[in-house]
Amino acid sequence: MLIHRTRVIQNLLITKLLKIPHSVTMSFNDNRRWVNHYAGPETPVSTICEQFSKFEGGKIELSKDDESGVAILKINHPERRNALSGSMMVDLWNAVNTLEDWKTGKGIILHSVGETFCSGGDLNTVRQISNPDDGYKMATLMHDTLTRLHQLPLISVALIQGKALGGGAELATSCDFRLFTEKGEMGFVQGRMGVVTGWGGGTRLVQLLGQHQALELLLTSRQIPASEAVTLGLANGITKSVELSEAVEETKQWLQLKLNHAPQIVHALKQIVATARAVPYEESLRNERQVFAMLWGGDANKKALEQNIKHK
Ligand SMILES: CCCC(=O)SCCNC(=O)CCNC(=O)[C@H](O)C(C)(C)COP(=O)(O)OP(=O)(O)OC[C@H]1O[C@@H](n2cnc3c(N)ncnc32)[C@H](O)[C@@H]1OP(=O)(O)O
Repeated sequence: MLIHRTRVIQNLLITKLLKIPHSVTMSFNDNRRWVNHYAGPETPVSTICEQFSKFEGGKIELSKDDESGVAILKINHPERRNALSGSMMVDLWNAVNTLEDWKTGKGIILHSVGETFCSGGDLNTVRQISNPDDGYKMATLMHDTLTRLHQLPLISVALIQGKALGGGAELATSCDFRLFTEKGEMGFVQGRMGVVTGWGGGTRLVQLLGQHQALELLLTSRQIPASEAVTLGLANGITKSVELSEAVEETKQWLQLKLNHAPQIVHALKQIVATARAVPYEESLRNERQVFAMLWGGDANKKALEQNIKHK
């Protein structure tokens, strides 16, 4: 009790002495290390959207093709090298809301225009929200959006046709797959900018590559070319085409090969994988048997049994 009280007083004094804003707490944690952590208010995402839609510039455009079941999410802000402004973060949040309701869809291609995939947060927006409270709001909005994009029952692929830097690299990790053109590069440059990953990319990078590779890429901020991205498992392939419209077509064909099953099977398989990467083992198994039971003996299953299919 006495130790706890001493620690609270110690923490208060340190916070005051170092003139740290009230929403940032410095404390001595149980591993006996000083840690800085945010302890400010939680803001509803809809309120953050209202605030962030005022930081204008560029667009994120969504188009859904019901015939193929593939939607295109296009990052369109070439004059700022496809950096995400506040209003584009809100566009993306709205696009994910729409995709969550797309029952007949199967896939998504995320790509951008011009020669850069995405140069991260729009520095014009960033300069206007450069304090812990607004930083926490941006991270809250982007965590909500990119987690839901990652967990959609649709199969997503990002086409990296140029540099994906900082938040741009984080955005790319929220897709199930990444295809690079020969000019594609990915760099977690946040450390060089005096920050860390703010859009959930640190967590997803550990899931994708394991802690050692993730730590190495985050610590060095080095830019990974296409060939190395494949070796590391960050990219799932390199397109033959470098030209953007041809690379988008190639990505569509690459994705279509994975979307031959009926939408409910694609959705169910994605749900199993998305759940497995997000929850503990036993919980994931429970989800898997629940998803399985819904399809077992269903119309598609009965039809397949009647056809006496041989998998030769
Ligand atoms: C949690 C998220 C945290 C983050 O995202 S941290 C990472 C922030 N991103 C950056 O620091 C990227 C900085 N930019 C660059 O390194 C280079 O501009 C980049 C992307 C390699 C492109 O190089 P180049 O093709 O040679 O083009 P350039 O440098 O002449 O830029 C053309 C115009 O675009 C602008 N621009 C580039 N990246 C931007 C950004 N992130 N936000 C706002 N504006 C950006 C750049 O200022 C320039 O504008 P202007 O034509 O001089 O008015």
